[in-house]
Amino acid sequence: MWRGGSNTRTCKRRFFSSPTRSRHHRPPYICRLHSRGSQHLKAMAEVDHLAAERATARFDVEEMKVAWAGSRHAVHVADRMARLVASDPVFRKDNRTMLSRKELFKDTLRKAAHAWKRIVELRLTEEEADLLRQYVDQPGYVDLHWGMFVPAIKGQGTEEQQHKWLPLAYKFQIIGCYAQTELGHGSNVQGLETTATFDPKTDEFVIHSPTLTSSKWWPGGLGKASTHAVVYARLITEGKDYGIHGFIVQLRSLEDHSPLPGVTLGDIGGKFGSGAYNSMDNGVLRFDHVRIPRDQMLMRLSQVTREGKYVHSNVPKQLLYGTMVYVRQSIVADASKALSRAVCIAVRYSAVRKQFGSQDGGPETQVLNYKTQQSRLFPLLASAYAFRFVGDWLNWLYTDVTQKLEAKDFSTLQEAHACTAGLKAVTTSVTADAIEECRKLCGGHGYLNSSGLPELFAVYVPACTYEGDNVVLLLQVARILMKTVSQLASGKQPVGTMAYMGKVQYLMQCKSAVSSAEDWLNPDAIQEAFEARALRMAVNCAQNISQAASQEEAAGFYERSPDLLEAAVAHIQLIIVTKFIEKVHQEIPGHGVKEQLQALCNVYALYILHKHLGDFLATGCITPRQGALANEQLGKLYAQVRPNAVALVDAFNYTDHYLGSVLGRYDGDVYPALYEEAWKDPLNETVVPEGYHEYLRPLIKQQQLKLSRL
Ligand SMILES: CCCCCCCCCCCCCCCCC/C=C/C(=O)SCCNC(=O)CCNC(=O)[C@H](O)C(C)(C)COP(=O)(O)OP(=O)(O)OC[C@H]1O[C@@H](n2cnc3c(N)ncnc32)[C@H](O)[C@@H]1OP(=O)(O)O
Ligand SMILES: Cc1cc2nc3c(=O)[nH]c(=O)nc-3n(C[C@H](O)[C@H](O)[C@H](O)COP(=O)(O)OP(=O)(O)OC[C@H]3O[C@@H](n4cnc5c(N)ncnc54)[C@H](O)[C@@H]3O)c2cc1C
Repeated sequence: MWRGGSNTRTCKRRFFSSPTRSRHHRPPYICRLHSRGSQHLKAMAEVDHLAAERATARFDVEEMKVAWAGSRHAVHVADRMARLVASDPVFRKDNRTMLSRKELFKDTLRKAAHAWKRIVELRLTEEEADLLRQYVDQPGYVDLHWGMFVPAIKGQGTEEQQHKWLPLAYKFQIIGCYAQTELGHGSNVQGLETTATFDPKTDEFVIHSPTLTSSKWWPGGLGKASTHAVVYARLITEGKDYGIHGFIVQLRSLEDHSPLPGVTLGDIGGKFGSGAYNSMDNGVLRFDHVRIPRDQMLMRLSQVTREGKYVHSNVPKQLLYGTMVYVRQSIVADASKALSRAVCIAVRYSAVRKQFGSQDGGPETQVLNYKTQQSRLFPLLASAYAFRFVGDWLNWLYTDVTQKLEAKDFSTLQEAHACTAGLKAVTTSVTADAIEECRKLCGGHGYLNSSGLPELFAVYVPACTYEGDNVVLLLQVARILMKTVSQLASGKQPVGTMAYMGKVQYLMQCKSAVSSAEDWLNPDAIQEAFEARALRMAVNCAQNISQAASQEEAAGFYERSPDLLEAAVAHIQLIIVTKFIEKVHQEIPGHGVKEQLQALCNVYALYILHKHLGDFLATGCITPRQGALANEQLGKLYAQVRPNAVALVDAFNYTDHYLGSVLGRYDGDVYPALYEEAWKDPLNETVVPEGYHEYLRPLIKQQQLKLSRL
């Protein structure tokens, strides 16, 4: 084994003591490997440090890949696209955190153009193209073009408008973004200030930014790339303000990309972390009486006639928010991807990393064997699977609601809003915290950029804010919960994910029958405890709001909003647990696959129960003894997961390129990779750093002079 400490130390000492090394030298350790020839390197690379871990798996990993991806076809396509990206040097990303903002942005443009070239050359399907974009793994204008601009036109444009604009967008003859948020308002969409005033004389809308705070601020792709935007503005016609509507506005020339007259725009500046979301040109945009033809108002939901008359179709006005609902739904699926990446890195590295416990010169303990490591890591592993399955279900719900809307059935609109908003909020908050936890689980090395975790965190954390601040979204869920509770008295039966509230008589007084740790493996026991907790928290909030008799309901809601947030979280966690339980009830092929998913489902549910024990106890759903039994069972489940942990992350089927982490490498050969990576840092291009002669040498010499005078 290479890890003979003394060799490494010798090399290091020799290296650092030589002030005259040339630029772009290789470190001695690497030289030593090279001098032994590529054969040796190859042999090293083929060592699978995780082979022993993989051998202990008690299930068929290939079949688990199918369960994770959703189908054999999905595994196959994802595999092909991941390899296509990983093998293409243009998609290299290991140097990303070292690029300047300008270099990073240009690199993003290059990757997007190259991706499009490959999509066209290889005649990729929409499914393949989307996967390719995901594996390129660099936020850029294409995300907003495909993810929001196109869906906004599809959802809010008339057939003629779709016919005119979509072919241009599909062929990238125009590039679009979604310009809603302003400097002064993001969460409060109804508070936006940009105006679109109809001028019947010319049959045009005049788009204008009347105040500084009305400047569009944040839209991705707006800063430098987009030629067009769907702009949300207050529609004013016949002297009346009809509120927020969408308009297609050209921003830049299609000839030379310069801003059109009356349009001021640019990038809003650097963002959190190195690399990360800085590849995106989030932008600022102001309009000075910019005129657009009337038919560039998105007119599917409401129209302005030639005479300037406002006509609203007989549909709920919230359909205007449809693009946000669509993206929130896709963000839940993305959460399981980000979380599974972090967990994959932390599990593999925890199996490689050893600390303490060596006896009689034997091997030290793998940190994955520490119970504390398991109790921090395995719930995150279980959450990745939980989010994956609830994401699949949410995608089904979204498709179902969309079909109903097409048939003018709006009955499930509220359910779609509550589920997308609530699941987006809970899954992104958990994922952001979990990535940071995985960094800590990897000890010091997790803090290095080469671990991939700092950039993953920095790129992911704004998901808690964009597409709706998570607190604002959870309060939307809470409002719907309160509405549902208030309707129970009138005998109205709740439906969909709120249906359990119809069992109010039973759930308000039931007592859990759990009397042993194993009883917590019964899905009915889990389901009942989660339903009772969620319902009781919601009812308590409703009672507290109505008991504040002197207050208006809105004021009571405001007073109780911290409790309402917790009630909303409890409701959403119930949905996640329920969908996981439903998943493991299905037929799942493959040796041991169902058993593993069953274990992970129990880990997820009992971990939430343990973490929120206060809720379960305060609402009287379980006793302290039952809480302790749940924790006892959780410990047993961790022991069950332990031999399968590495195989469970292998089932995500991520390439080393996509993971982008020296700690998460498939072969577990972490130390040479860490060592080699360090030398690539631009700071190591010279042995004596720039600035030595200016700042270090004079300082040292000055001190030496002072000492010599003493
Ligand atoms: C090569 C190509 C390959 C293909 C690639 C494909 C790419 C796909 C990739 C996708 C990747 C996407 C990348 C994502 C990047 C992120 C970019 C970020 C973008 C943004 O952030 S856009 C801006 C987002 N902004 C927000 O989310 C704002 C949040 N605020 C709101 O949503 C609202 O203001 C509000 C909901 C908080 C409040 O609204 P309002 O004031 O109107 O109303 P009320 O609270 O009074 O509610 C009134 C009633 O309306 C109901 N309601 C509210 N919202 C909805 C909704 N969305 N749907 C249905 N119903 C809704 C309420 O429940 C109320 O009902 P009630 O019955 O009257 O009580
Ligand atoms: C990386 C990134 C990309 C983005 N991309 C786009 C884009 O492409 N297009 C676009 O239009 N927008 C985009 N946005 C904007 C984004 O949608 C908004 O920032 C987001 O909706 C939050 O709104 P805000 O900034 O106004 O937050 P604020 O509402 O100002 O939030 C500030 C604080 O106030 C709290 N708060 C606000 N309202 C309430 C309330 N009613 N009750 C209790 N607490 C409250 C929040 O919880 C938060 O803690 C992007 C943002 C980011 C960070």
